[in-house]
Amino acid sequence: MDIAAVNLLPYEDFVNIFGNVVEKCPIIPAAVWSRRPFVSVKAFEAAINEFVDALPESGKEGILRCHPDLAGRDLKSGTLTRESQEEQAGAGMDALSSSEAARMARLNEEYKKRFGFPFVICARMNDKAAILQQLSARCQNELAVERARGIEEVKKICHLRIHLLLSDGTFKL
Ligand SMILES: NC(=O)N[C@H]1NC(=O)NC1=O
Repeated sequence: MDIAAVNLLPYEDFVNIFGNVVEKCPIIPAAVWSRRPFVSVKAFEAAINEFVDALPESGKEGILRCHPDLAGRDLKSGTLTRESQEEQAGAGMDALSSSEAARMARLNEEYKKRFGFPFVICARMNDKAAILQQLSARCQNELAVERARGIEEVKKICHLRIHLLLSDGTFKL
């Protein structure tokens, strides 16, 4: 599917297809639908990023709170979204040793207690070692730095999800 086909989608289809490009936040594609026509995929992504950037800090934290923990409860119970399941498995989150799993769980809890939202990182751009290293290092940041950092990661995840949706032929029109 190319951007011309995207621009022709009625909003119901648009939200069905792109509803999870930002994890569990279908309101974002639902809102940017009214910004069509997009001149390019890049412009589509820019519209999403502008919507996110215009949110108050509480809204940005809300987006972060819609993300499941890495190697957390949802992964164990099989209740991750399809996208998140693939991303987490790709980074080896479903195959941690027991000591790695314990470290991840401890650091995730420490992070959430400090900031009030979960640690978010683009799993497709990192491996297990890098994720653990980042989680440990980012626990030391200030709240405002970490909120911005988490949102930058959300944008990377969104970028890859959009490109996957447009390239994998699932939504040929
Ligand atoms: N917490 C967190 O980073 N979650 C995620 N990251 C990612 O790439 N997919 C996710 O579900």
